[in-house]
Amino acid sequence: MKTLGEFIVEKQLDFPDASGSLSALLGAIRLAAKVVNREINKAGLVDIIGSAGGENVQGEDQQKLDVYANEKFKAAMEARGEVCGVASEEEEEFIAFQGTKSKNGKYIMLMDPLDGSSNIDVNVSVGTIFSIYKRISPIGSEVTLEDFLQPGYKQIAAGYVIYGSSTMLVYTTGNGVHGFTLDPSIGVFCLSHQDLKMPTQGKIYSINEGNYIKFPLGVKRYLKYCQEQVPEENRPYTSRYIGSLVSDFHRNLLKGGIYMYPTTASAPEGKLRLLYECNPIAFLAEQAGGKASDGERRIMDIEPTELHQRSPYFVGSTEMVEKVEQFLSECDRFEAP
Ligand SMILES: O=P(O)(O)OC[C@H]1O[C@](O)(COP(=O)(O)O)[C@@H](O)[C@@H]1O
Ligand SMILES: [Mg+2]
Ligand SMILES: [Mg+2]
Repeated sequence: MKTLGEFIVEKQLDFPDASGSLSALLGAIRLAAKVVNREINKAGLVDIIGSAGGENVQGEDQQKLDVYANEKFKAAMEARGEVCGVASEEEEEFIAFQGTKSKNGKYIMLMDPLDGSSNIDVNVSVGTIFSIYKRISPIGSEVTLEDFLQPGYKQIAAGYVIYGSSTMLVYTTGNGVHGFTLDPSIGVFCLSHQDLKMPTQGKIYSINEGNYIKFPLGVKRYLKYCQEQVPEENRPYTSRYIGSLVSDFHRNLLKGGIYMYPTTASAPEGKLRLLYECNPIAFLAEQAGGKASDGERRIMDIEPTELHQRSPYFVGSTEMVEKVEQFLSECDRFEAP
């Protein structure tokens, strides 16, 4: 059995001139994940459920666990000193760490500290998503917004923690996707899913069909296609929607499938945030042989302009994402379904 710590060090050897700072950063994420996991596991017994009483920059009601996870991951990053700044779903502006070691940190991190907030109170699996870049600004200088507005293909590392029936940490540094399961009896993440590959075709689709009326025409046609009786093509597909991006993506990564959050009436730009939801999950998807787009463009090629910008999102098995892109490109969104 190999632990995450051992795996990180082993993989560092692949880079002869590595300084060890990325390994240390991943170690800090591992620690914060355990601390947040401990709190989630006893949610309902301690005062960690429900609203924190404030709103985040997205206008969403901040949950106590959103705030708790945000504080724990921020603190772990600042303490380790490899990261010079953090941007988070729960913070309007990016945070530039002021400590001497942090100021000389090579990396920046973007995060969704608690993904699937609507599921916290009902004991359904939630997650944490992280994305790591090399800073653009000179080492030792002030961190800038440009450090955070980098296109997804420049990510150095990305991953998520899923707090579910078991707790897992899944990440990539551009050399495949690897999954580690937390063994609660020893408090250690152990390698359980090495080199994950997403099936190129699956039979699961994940979308909030409650928004159907306002979906783009191409998406409506794709849903019809998914539900048609064509046994020789494994259709109809099965609908599964947990309502936590991390959990829906994780299932589709293992079994094959597609997650979609298109534009809707209440989300004309899409709902998911490009920098700390779409890009990190896209990096994982592509590293596992899958695909991620906004319906037309490769998500990781999009040049970001704002910290909290949103995007329509289609991610999963390559053939399924290409199919919905095809329907979207064929349709004038105002044509009848
Ligand atoms: O309730 P909806 O509109 O279907 O949205 C669910 C989606 O929104 C999210 O909860 C957004 O993430 P946060 O919970 O981090 O804000 C995704 O995890 C999920 O896939
Ligand atoms: Mg989220
Ligand atoms: Mg969140």
